[in-house]
Amino acid sequence: MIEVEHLSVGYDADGKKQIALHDVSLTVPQGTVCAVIGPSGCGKSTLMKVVAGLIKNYQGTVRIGGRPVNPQKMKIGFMPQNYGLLPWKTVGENICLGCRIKGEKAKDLAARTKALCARLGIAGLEKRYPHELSGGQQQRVGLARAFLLRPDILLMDEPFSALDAITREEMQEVFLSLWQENHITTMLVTHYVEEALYLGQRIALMSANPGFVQEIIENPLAGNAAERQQPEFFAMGQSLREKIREMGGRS
Ligand SMILES: Nc1ncnc2c1ncn2[C@@H]1O[C@H](COP(=O)(O)OP(=O)(O)OP(=O)(O)O)[C@@H](O)[C@H]1O
Repeated sequence: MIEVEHLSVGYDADGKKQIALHDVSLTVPQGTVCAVIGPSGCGKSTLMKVVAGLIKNYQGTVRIGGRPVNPQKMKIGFMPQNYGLLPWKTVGENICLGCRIKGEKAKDLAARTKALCARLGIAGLEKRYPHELSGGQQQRVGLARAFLLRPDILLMDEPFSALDAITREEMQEVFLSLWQENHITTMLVTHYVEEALYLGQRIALMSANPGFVQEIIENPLAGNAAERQQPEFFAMGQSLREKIREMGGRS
């Protein structure tokens, strides 16, 4: 479970303090996906970086499984906006990176890596470097790395945003099928309303300037492909879009 209570974060910019998040409270129950959606600049990435333990200077409380965030002791799978692949490491090395940092041996990871690559459609690319892959393939490598780690929590910052609509839907399916095996507690930032509705059992709607959680929406439609074509899904999407527009954002 991820618990964020009264979180405020400011940046020093242009010689003054700029507040990025103000009094944000949000809980992601164990084994669920929470989609975070809101206008550009409302602090979604900042929130992810705090939960990932990358930003330490904040006010409020952030806990993972009831304990303060500690990336050294916890397994935190983080897929940042640019997928976080190291350009000087091969695909295979990138996939194993998180596990290797946690002390797992390369030979113990081989079979699982191979199975994940096959599952994600990137088998045979293990010896290439990230710049030799398409954007979609890089995202698959990022997903493989995140799931190989078997993390305590998974944080994904706009994981499918650079993809065309068809590939994005394919990747959402791949993510869901992997997620359904492990039910990793996941926080997923997106600016696609349909993605939030399809993947998030809970949707946190954020508003900007400074960012705070405007509304938490429980979403019974998540994870069910058949629901995607139902009038209820469209109606909920329409309502979410309306709310985001009212806050001055685009969706
Ligand atoms: N390192 C930084 N220094 C100063 N200000 C920053 C820094 N990082 C982010 N900000 C500011 O904090 C606010 C929140 O940024 P953040 O990237 O968290 O928003 P976001 O919701 O993820 O945006 P987007 O949807 O465009 O990716 C913005 O006003 C941004 O300009």
